[in-house]
Amino acid sequence: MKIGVLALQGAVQEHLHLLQKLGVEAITVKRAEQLEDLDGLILPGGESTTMGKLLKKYDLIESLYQMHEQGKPLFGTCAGMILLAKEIEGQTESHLGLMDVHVKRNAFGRQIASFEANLVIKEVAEDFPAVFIRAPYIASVSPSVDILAEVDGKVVMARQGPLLASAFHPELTDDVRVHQYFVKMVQESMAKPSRVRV
Ligand SMILES: NC(=O)CC[C@H](N)C(=O)O
Repeated sequence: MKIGVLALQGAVQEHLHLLQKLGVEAITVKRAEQLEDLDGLILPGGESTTMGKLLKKYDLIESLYQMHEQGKPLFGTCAGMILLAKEIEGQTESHLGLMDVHVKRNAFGRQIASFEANLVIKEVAEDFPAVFIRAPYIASVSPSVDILAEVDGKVVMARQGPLLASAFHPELTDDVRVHQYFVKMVQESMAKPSRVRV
């Protein structure tokens, strides 16, 4: 199994570190050709507008759609979640527009721009130490999206088939459980006979 971390901008090394801690081969990815032999990809936090522009500049969008069509799991954290979303509040265009969620950027207000919360995450943890940094939240989801975690009634983690999204930064702690959940999604997708292999 090989998982990539999109390394255009943002919190990349910490994701690699946690994946390696789980014994997974993990590489940084900048070019479209590198996506081909991956089994899954993490889109890290950073600044979604900048990352969206870089996705276009480096011609990564088509290859990311291809990964998705092949059923390979994608995990967006924070800005990465914004990249995956179909709708972004106040913006007419989405970036990848793959996941049926409507997100709101910088949604927790100025005073609590950054905070930590202990989260109950469905199927993952009762007490996950989640770090939020100028975080978005998911304002609404379509019925095919499974809500995994909430803070003050706001959705902060969700899954839709092979797409996983968190508003927080699970890579900024030593806790591997969220990454372990994603690795399990990748394992399951690899075991599926329907998966198109190239
Ligand atoms: N930590 C983050 O990834 C912040 C996301 C950033 N506020 C954005 O809207 O793109």
